[in-house]
Amino acid sequence: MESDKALRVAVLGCGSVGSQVVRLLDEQAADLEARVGAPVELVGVAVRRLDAPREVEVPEGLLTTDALALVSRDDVDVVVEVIGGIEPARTLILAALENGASVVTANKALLAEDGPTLFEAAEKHGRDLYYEAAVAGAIPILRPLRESLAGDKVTRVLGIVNGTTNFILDKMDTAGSGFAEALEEAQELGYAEADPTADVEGFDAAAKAAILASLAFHSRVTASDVHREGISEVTAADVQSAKDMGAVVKLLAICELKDDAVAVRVHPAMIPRSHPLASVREAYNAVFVESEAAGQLMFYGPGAGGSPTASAVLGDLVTVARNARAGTRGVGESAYADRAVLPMGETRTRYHVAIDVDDRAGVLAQVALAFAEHDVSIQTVRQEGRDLDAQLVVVSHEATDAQLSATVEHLRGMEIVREVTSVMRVEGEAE
Ligand SMILES: NC(=O)C1=CN([C@@H]2O[C@H](COP(=O)(O)OP(=O)(O)OC[C@H]3O[C@@H](n4cnc5c(N)ncnc54)[C@H](OP(=O)(O)O)[C@@H]3O)[C@@H](O)[C@H]2O)C=CC1
Ligand SMILES: N[C@@H](CC=O)C(=O)O
Repeated sequence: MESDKALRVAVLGCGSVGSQVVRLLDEQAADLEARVGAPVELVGVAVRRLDAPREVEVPEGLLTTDALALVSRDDVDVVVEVIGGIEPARTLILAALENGASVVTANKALLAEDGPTLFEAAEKHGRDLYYEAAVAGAIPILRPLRESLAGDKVTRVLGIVNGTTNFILDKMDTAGSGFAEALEEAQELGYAEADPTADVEGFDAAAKAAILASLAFHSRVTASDVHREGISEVTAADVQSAKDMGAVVKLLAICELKDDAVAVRVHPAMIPRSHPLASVREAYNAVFVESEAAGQLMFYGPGAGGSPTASAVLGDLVTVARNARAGTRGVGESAYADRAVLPMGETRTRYHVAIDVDDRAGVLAQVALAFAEHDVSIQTVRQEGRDLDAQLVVVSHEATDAQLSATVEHLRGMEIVREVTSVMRVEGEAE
């Protein structure tokens, strides 16, 4: 790019995020020009349907349904990909890089499935590939991991990285909303993925966890390496059970470096209300990073929605533009260490188990014995008597996930157990 020439940008997708990128490119044009040192010009916007209603007015003549032709133009400096999904996004990004454009994307699904192919293409063609918006919306978390903490050893990343599920769980906890009603609201607010199953079943959070773990531990972690459980099975009874023990249910992404292996998982967990993650409300996200030298760091902010995500996209766009003007490239991906992925069964967790049992003498001892048989020690137990039966709520100490799930299976087979009504992992110590 010549120093006095405008930076020419093509945007792929004009939905929740793309429409806000287009809006900001127009509204912030003067500021962007000042920061980049040259005008930033929108030259095309690819969509699937020309006649769909838009949240933004796209300048006359810029909308097209031929995304491949747009990225193949020889006057495009940067392609912003906010279509989502694997194809055609992957083909379009690779074509853009091959054609000499740098790329900014928010596409965590693609990065978690096939990131290395994209990074290698960017390297091969000497172009930038930036993706800050792919994890935790507006929160700057990838650049700190890739650059600011590059001289430290990150050992753990723990966070709430999906806005839709946090919004649903928060509404269930604070407003007593039903699951379906809260999901519909999250969709209307532009938080959910095109297919909300990706949010609800934890696929979106798992993709983000894979990206976080790859950067934090300089390893190649893909979505398939992540143990994933969503929130579709979290019931009002689980939320109430958490409340009763002074906790709240959150969908957590947990990435850990254990010796030289990585353990990456996404699942709902009860956390004490005193835990900083418990106060993360609505579609906000928060990510804790623990590293050897720095200690604990926390990143917090809006994790979903068109405008916050567009903020991260524009930040990357300015960086790419500055690099282009300086005739340089940004920091590429690190050399990757070949680390084993620890199976979920070997990961150490804690369980909260609520059990309906016959209300007769000796029940507590029999339940305790079941835990002991699997070498799981009990931290707390609470008993609530009712007419003919009683409920026991047991919180275990840490054990491997395999020991804990074997204990639950054992309980389910016991004669005195009428029903195991709630099983959930517990994260963080109550005060
Ligand atoms: N929404 C959010 O809060 C966040 C989203 N992201 C990521 O940003 C990306 C976009 O998400 P979002 O804006 O919510 O998605 P939307 O579903 O709202 O928008 C997708 C856009 O892509 C267009 N599109 C779909 N298929 C094609 C195609 N084959 N060719 C050209 N255009 C196409 C659609 O066109 P049309 O309008 O004509 O249907 C639409 O404009 C995804 O990767 C998502 O994971 C990241 C962080 C937060
Ligand atoms: N659907 C995602 C959007 C942002 O990544 C979420 O809800 O977090």
